[in-house]
Amino acid sequence: MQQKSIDQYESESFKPQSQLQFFDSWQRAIIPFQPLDPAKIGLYACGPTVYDYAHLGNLRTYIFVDILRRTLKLNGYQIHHVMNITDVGHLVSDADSGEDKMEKGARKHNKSAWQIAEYFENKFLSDLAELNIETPETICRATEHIQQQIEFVQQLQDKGFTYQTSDGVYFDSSKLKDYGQLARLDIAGLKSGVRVEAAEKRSITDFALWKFSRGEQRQMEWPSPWGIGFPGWHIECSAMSEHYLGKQFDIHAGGEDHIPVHHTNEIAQSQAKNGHRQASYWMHGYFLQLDQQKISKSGTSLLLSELVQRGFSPLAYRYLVLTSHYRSHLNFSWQSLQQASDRMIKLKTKVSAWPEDGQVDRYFWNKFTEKINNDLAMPQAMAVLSEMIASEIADENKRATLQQMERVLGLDLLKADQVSSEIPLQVITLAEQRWQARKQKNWLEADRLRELILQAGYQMQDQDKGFKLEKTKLSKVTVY
Ligand SMILES: Nc1ncnc2c1ncn2[C@@H]1O[C@H](COP(=O)(O)OP(=O)(O)OP(=O)(O)O)[C@@H](O)[C@H]1O
Ligand SMILES: [Zn+2]
Repeated sequence: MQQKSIDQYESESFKPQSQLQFFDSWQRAIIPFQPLDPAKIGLYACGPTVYDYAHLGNLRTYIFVDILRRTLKLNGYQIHHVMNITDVGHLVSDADSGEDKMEKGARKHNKSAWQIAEYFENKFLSDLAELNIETPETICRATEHIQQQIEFVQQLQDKGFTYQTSDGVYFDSSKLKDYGQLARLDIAGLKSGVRVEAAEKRSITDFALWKFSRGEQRQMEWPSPWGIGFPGWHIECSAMSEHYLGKQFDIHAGGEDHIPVHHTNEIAQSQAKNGHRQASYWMHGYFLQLDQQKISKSGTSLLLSELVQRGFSPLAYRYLVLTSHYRSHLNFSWQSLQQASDRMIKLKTKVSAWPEDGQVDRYFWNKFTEKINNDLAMPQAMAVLSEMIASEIADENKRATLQQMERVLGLDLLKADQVSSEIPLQVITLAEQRWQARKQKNWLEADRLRELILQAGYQMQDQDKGFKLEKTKLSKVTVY
């Protein structure tokens, strides 16, 4: 018989008592999690399109997937988590028109599509590492699975689900009885009044499986049975999830914008080819917003590196995200980030004084895992954490309990490192104002603000795309 490791004993003795349950976007209800094979959970989460830096919104979705992954592990499951990298085929418009985002990004950055794919993928992976997001077991690039995608399209063609135009091979959505069920799409409503001219599509809900290069000079293109071109965006996820996880696996996750188009089309492809949806559960993280608008690469963007430049630890952002439920919108503000950062620093300072060798407090542990197992209710789980900290239990037991909670939180609360952000919000606001004044070439105002920042004990260093704030020796003065 195989010996169990200490880690296995440890995990088993802290397995949550409560039933794990999730909100499934297909059924639109919270339902108990029943794995296909308890020995190995298949989890597929759509990865980034690597044509630019990932913004805080994108990263919120990956923090949600990380909490999901850690919760599954906490419940004793082994997982195979697959994340794709979209490095070709995602067009600017989800309606199959416009340029390929990669080719557009290449022009913007004056590099080849292959170079920017590599560059932004690496940047993305380092953002994940800074946020303590665990690395999926498999990370797969669309450009390295062209053959699987071609074979998938071929099978769809053999089953009669495709048609060809001068522009590419399209999926015929009218052939599938419940097309659009995930999003509860009103197909008749969508069709009325819409002209589908650009791609000679027969219907607004049809979508590209393979696009032709059509004499254009493309950097990324491959031969196929239909002609030289490149795959449509949705086919990569159906093909790669099947390649790595099989025709049926447990959970498919992504951001809420994937419900009406990307996941709807992924489901259509797999259902047409295999006769069933590929995943049992469909989970979606809601948007991070700025001034009630979706943060997006093409519109208002905000990067992790900009937070770091302003003196915040990336984990302060993780903390902020954990104070919201993944199924509600989170509106970003510097003030809420500052509050999250202050709370985290306070907590870390407290924890650093607590002795080791305590016992996990079962009352708080059970309460915490009950919240997490109830559709990843992180705000309530964080409230249990605060309750535990404020409780009368011995400090060493608080430490031991927190250590267990950290398996899901991933906030490094027990790490005795320097948390970089103690910059007061007033100073950040002054710096923002000075940056704006400088952009408007209002030098007098910019100098006045610089002086105030200096008086507050900080100095501002201007950089290409933003600024850096550093403490000076005069750091005792406060700003009002
Ligand atoms: N504002 C947001 N908040 C949370 N998740 C988001 C947000 N914007 C995109 N996502 C999610 O981020 C993940 C990566 O998306 P991807 O890299 O394809 O973004 P994108 O569509 O190119 O970004 P954008 O829409 O900002 O141009 C997806 O799961 C997507 O749903
Ligand atoms: Zn996908």
